[in-house]
Amino acid sequence: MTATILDGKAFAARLRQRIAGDVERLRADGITPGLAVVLVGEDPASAVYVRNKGRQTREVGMKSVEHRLDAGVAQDALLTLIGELNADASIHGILVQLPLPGHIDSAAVLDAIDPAKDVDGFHVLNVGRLATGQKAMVPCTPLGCLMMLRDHHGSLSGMEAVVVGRSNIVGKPMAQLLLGDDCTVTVAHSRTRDLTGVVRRADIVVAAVGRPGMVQGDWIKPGATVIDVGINRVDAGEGKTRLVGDVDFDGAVRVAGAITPVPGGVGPMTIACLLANTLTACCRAHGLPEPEGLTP
Ligand SMILES: Nc1nc2c(c(=O)[nH]1)N[C@@H](CN(C=O)c1ccc(C(=O)N[C@@H](CCC(=O)O)C(=O)O)cc1)CN2
Repeated sequence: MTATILDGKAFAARLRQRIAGDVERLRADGITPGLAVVLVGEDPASAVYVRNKGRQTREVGMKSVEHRLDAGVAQDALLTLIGELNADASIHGILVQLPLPGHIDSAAVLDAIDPAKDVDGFHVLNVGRLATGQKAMVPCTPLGCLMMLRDHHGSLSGMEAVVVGRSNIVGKPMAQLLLGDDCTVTVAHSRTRDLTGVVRRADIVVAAVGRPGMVQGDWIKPGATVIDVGINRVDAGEGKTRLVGDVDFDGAVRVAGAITPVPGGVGPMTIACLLANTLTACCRAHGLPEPEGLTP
């Protein structure tokens, strides 16, 4: 068996096109959704993500604002900037790129963002709302995974899902979203006993541990759907590097029913869902109907 490849790049392109149509209609009514992205420091990967976020925001017709702060910036200065963005009516979404330098209390910064503008869904109020099944801003990567799973399967009801990884950004919100779609959900992690056996019983495996190739092909139940959230840069020899996921793709593709590649799987959906959340936040701010299909 060779798995169906779930093409996140193409899915994200379609989603951006649809968002661009919605933005065009809003702009005709005098409303331009605005997204502010804050980057602290010079982490090269973060700089690329922020650049791509700005470009894609402009491409769908939204207003894009970027704030680049020195790695040594004082936490108070960052909080002041967030306060200004909270008060700016032309900004509907605020995102602080992670990770932040060690001297900054990330939770304090994320919780300073107006929950209505928290397009990352990391504010504790949005975390609580998602966990209790209320209307929330939902973290972009898990939202993208859910969209791809629903697109492939239709209903996820009754499926056995295993999320490997318990981060606040992916693992925990992913588990909440799958629960919301009536899956039976297990959150596994590096200390899980018999991890192989736990993964083997899953109809849906979401791997988000940040360890290259950790989930082996023979851990996968034949026909299962595998969503690989890992983005690991590894040595490819001759001074080059390449991106690999948390799943051993070559092994898993022979067993799974469907699988996301790395690159070109979940990654592109992260930024597309950021744009989706910004559009949703803008509509909510203006008391307009929610755009369909962009929230769980
Ligand atoms: N505030 C946030 N910080 C971070 C988030 C986040 O959602 N919010 N997620 C990640 C990084 N990230 C977005 O910020 C992100 C990661 C990967 C991709 C992506 O498109 N990946 C491509 C490959 C890109 C490459 O060649 O390097 C792919 O998988 O095909 C987009 C966004 C951590 N920080």
